[in-house]
Amino acid sequence: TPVSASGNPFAGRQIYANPYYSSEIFTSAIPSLPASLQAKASAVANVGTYVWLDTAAKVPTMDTYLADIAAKNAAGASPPILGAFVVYDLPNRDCAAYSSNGEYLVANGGLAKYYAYIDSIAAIIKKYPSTQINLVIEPDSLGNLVTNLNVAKCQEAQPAYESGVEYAMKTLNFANVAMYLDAGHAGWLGWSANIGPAAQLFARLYKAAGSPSSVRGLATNVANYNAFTIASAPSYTQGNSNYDEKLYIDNLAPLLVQYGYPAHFIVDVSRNGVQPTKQQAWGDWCNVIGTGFGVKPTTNTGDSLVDAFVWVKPGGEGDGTSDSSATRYDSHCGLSDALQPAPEAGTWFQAYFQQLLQNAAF
Ligand SMILES: O=[N+]([O-])c1ccc(O[C@@H]2O[C@H](CO)[C@@H](O[C@@H]3O[C@H](CO)[C@@H](O[C@@H]4O[C@H](CO)[C@@H](O)[C@H](O)[C@H]4O)[C@H](O)[C@H]3O)[C@H](O)[C@H]2O)cc1
Ligand SMILES: [Mg+2]
Repeated sequence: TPVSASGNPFAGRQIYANPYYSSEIFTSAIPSLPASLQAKASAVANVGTYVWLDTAAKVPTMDTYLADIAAKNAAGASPPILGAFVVYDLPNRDCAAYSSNGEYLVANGGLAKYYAYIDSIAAIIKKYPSTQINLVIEPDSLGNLVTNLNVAKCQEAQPAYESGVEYAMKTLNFANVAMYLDAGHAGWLGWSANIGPAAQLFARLYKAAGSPSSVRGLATNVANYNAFTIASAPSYTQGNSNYDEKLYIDNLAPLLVQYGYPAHFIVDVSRNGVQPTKQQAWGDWCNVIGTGFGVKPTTNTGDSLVDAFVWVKPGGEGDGTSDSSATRYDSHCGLSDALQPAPEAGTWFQAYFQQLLQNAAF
């Protein structure tokens, strides 16, 4: 699986449009959409999005999808198809919030279970040596270690997040894999107080893992809404000179070079089609109102540091429940800039999908 001369693992390939997302659209969405949006919805079903492996029980689907990709490629798919997955099951997951708390807890043997989860992913990857597999590693995890060690669940999670991410980098290090660690977004790690410590953390863990060759870089804006470029700083970015993802990336890259981490990026543009957003505060992350699908995935990013614009968060899957009596209720999902009522994180949110369609950038 020759990776292009530039080393960009997206170049000369297309991202797998996984059947799970398209079935959500065809079974849940299209029947209850106005006719005027149905064609656009079926077009979205053909867009390659990341498959979130958010429970150990979902890992076998990776085998199913990779088998389908390998068959399509053997049948002459052009350009060849790559698989895109999110590794997302650390113990004390989403430690500073509630919406996406996962199945494993540090206090309940979670790190050992996480190692087994990573091993199960590696066993599947080994079956498909000629398929390109691009991974986003653990959204929000390292970001929380930079800014939220004051939160008890994050404090408790710190050694497990570090060991878990290190183990993932070492164990998923195959020639046909490209890993991008999650690096939050401009409004999180882009603040001057955070950007240096973030770069140092990425580099420290990368080196501790033995500088694995399949670690390609960082993913930014996962499940967030920032512009890649915007002409003038939106009001909610006040105080942060890195007011869009390009500024964040262009200012983070030299720090990564300084500390010794590969300075290549992908940016999640799945929900950044409307700028500026209607966020009341930049830290509002849950089901933000007024958003739209961003540009469709492409390697035509205009920035040599950025391998691709991608759709990591599948638009239409919620960020968190607005039911204040739910175990995983997070108050961010009850804010005035959060679309309500909203279902549990990761489940189909029809009204949100319709919002994204109506405001799409295409
Ligand atoms: O001007 N100043 O002087 C000054 C000083 C200090 C400042 O502090 C900064 O303020 C920022 C907010 O502006 C904070 O950023 C927010 O941090 C949250 C986590 O705590 C993130 O939430 C996650 O979002 C994920 C999806 O992205 C969800 O999947 C996940 O569940 C969810 O937990 C928000 O995105 C992110 O925007 C920074 O930490 C904080 O350091 C700021 C200014
Ligand atoms: Mg989230």
